[in-house]
Amino acid sequence: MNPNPNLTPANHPKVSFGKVGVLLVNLGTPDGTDYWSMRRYLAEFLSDRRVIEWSRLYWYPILYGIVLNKRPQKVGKAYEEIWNKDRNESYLRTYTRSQGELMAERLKDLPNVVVDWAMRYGKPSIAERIDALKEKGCERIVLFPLYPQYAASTTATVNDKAFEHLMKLRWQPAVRTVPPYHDDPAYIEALANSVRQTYARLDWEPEMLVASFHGIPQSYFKAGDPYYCHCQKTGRLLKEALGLNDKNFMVTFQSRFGPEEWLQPYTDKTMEKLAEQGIKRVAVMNPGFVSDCLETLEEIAGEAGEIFQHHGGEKFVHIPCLNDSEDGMNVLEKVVRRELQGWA
Ligand SMILES: C=CC1=C(C)c2cc3[nH]c(cc4nc(cc5[nH]c(cc1n2)c(C)c5CCC(=O)O)C(CCC(=O)O)=C4C)c(C)c3C=C
Ligand SMILES: [Fe+2]
Ligand SMILES: [Fe+2]
Repeated sequence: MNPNPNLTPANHPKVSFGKVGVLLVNLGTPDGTDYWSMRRYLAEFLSDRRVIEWSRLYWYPILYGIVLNKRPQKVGKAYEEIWNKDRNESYLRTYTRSQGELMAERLKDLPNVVVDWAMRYGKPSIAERIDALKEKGCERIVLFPLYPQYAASTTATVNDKAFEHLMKLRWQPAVRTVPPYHDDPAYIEALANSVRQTYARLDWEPEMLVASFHGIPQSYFKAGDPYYCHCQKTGRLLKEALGLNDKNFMVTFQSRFGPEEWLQPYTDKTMEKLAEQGIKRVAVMNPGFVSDCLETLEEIAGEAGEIFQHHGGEKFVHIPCLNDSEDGMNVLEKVVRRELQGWA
């Protein structure tokens, strides 16, 4: 029986269908470097329970009473140093957009695939882009959190946010979430190539290569987060691919926040230590970041280099992230094509 006799094939509302969406999602970024843009962004980021796991009763007074009064100014200044002035946005957004556009080009042989990109915090939001994909007829979506190593505070929160939006939809698309690819040979080879390419441009030879990953509190690791192990595996495979050993390669962790102990060794302390041990020439890379951003351009290319030189180091080079390079896109494309199997 037709539940609505007025609904005939001729006047059925237009429905788009038959497409598969690929949604690339990175962390996010403020809209500007001014106090209010920074505050809005940090408030959203630091209210996320996957990022700060402390009781809200304890955390919110600190967040709203201290952190959101002081940090927006301080971090806004840091963002200003690395802002993409041509597009008036951060490089994280510039590279993520470019990765989306290049991915669409690369998947042209799959005419039913639509590629889009979003940010976990700030704009464009995951909800907005899921709606846009649905509008274009995507009944299936490959949701790709752009993190090679899994962490609850990055990968899981992207997935949570997407499913939170799906909870509101009458007609949900089918969703596949992309697993971590920390040990994918294409990823390791692309990282190794990026090291070789940077070294080829230098007129000096680094004595030590430091692979610096974003840290997480040790308590998250003890609670079962595999992030530390994923970082260590990426590090080991990269060390082997480059023919290095424990005397000229190491894994460190950066960007600690708050009073807790984070994963160690810390990158900034390591810079001091290496210089004090008499190491004069160091290269640092950030294998866990798919795109250069505040944490790589300011904290590593800027600050870590200064710390090293301040303590007696002589030569320092930051190896760029894979960004939207040919090699970087090869990695993302390989992962996406694998996850599209049976769908596209
Ligand atoms: C407890 C706080 C934080 C955890 C845990 C955390 C994990 C984590 N973050 C990234 C990647 C990025 N973080 C970035 C910025 C950033 N991270 C935190 C805090 C935690 N991150 C803060 C407060 C900030 C903002 C800047 C600041 O106030 O210091 C960025 C850069 C974004 C940009 O626009 O450039 C990235 C990328 C990972 C991979 C990770 C856990 C594995
Ligand atoms: Fe972070
Ligand atoms: Fe930082």
